[in-house]
Amino acid sequence: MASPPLAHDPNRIPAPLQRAREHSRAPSVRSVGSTVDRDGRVIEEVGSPGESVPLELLQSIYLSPNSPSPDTGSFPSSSGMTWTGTAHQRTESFSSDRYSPHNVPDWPSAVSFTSRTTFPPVKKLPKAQKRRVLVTGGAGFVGSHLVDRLMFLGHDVVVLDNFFSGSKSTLSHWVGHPNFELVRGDVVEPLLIEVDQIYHLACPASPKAYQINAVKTLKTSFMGTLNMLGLAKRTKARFLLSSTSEVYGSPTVHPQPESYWGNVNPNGPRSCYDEGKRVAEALTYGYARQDGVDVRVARIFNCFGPRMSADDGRLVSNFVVAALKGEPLQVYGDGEATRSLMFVHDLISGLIALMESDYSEGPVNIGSPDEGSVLSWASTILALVKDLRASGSIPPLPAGQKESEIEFVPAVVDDPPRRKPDITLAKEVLAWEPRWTVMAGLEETIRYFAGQLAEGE
Ligand SMILES: O=c1ccn([C@@H]2O[C@H](COP(=O)(O)OP(=O)(O)O[C@H]3OC[C@@H](O)[C@H](O)[C@H]3O)[C@@H](O)[C@H]2O)c(=O)[nH]1
Repeated sequence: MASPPLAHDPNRIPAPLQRAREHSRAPSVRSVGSTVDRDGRVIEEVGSPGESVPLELLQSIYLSPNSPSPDTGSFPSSSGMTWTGTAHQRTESFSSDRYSPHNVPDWPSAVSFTSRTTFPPVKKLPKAQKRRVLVTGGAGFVGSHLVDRLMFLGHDVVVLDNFFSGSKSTLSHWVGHPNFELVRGDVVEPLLIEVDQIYHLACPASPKAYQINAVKTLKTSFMGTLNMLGLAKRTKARFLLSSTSEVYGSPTVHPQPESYWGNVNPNGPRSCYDEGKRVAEALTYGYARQDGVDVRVARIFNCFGPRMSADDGRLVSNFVVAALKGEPLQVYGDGEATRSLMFVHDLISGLIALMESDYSEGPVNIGSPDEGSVLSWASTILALVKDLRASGSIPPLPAGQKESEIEFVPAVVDDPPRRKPDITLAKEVLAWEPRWTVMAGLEETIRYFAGQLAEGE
């Protein structure tokens, strides 16, 4: 009798990888600067027309976070947009050599930081088009990418973050820029500022993080949303809530349209997040109906990309980091649960499109239809990391270290067995759909984490 597999064969090319390879066969997604989209077109810009930003600019920040281009000492500029170039600069008053770790022999693991002397170029907007935008949770994984995009587009951005799951290093490249302000604070306290738009993202999103302090997660979802809606009401700002596919719980309808009311356990370990976001949605539409607040609600499905923290706990970061370190990829349960993975640049384009759209009637799913089992994603990531190593795009495994294997560990409680968004509404009302293949997004993410690990992060 065949026993259940304990380790998955990493040499077998899994179906999603096969499909993605067939899809974007021609130019290799591995050659830097030639990332191709689902239609085989090279991705040079991200975002909708009029709101787009060169990919190279975004990459210059997250793929080499502490320095401008090593060749030129400056940031890439774009031919298609009016950038202020190096208009905003600050200078260093000391040489970083003085602080080189070599000069402190007693501190073998010392690290010296160099602050930027040049800010990334941002678009110059006429005053009438320049918005004052508040991003709560702007130092988090998704928030920081949204801030980058809004900054590049030329807006004034205020970030409110308590750094529970966010990190100052995700935004250090903007600190000191005249269009940017970073406020350490918690959304559970009221904030008195003047703004035109509020992207309300603040809340830990990884199951590992949001379960650490369930009551705090609920408080953040309820009181944080209440406070930010109060701010929107007072300032007449447009308000966007980042909700989640978790409002559908363990869905009995597949794929999930916005009209599905969900199947959530109200008192399980995930309920602090699921019910927190459900009450946040209820509050949002309460303020819209009662007080005329102009609201948008995005239901975000599984998203991944650079700047997830290595210990974030979610599928992609866990599997990528394990594969890079040669450690086992731990699959919870039998690995048959499905998830549909969306790359972060697509999410940001969707959030901005929703904020700018006239559609305020109800929530909009922002997610990718690329559904695969957890086990198949683990195999895909393992195979891709191997491929990238073989091509020299990322460092090889240290000599003598074995490739990772897949390991099955006990299932987690209330893990939704399947998830896939119905994105008909987003296509109709936002003209939005994901552009990135999962493979291209995974490659970008693997390159990011390989860089982080090489820097000892
Ligand atoms: O190391 C891991 C991590 C995750 N998994 C599995 O992979 C699947 C995805 O897990 P994740 O932790 O990435 O995310 P989940 O889908 O459970 O929750 C997510 O849903 C949508 C978003 O709003 C949030 O980002 C998050 O709550 C689950 O079935 C999980 O059990 C593993 O098998 N191993």
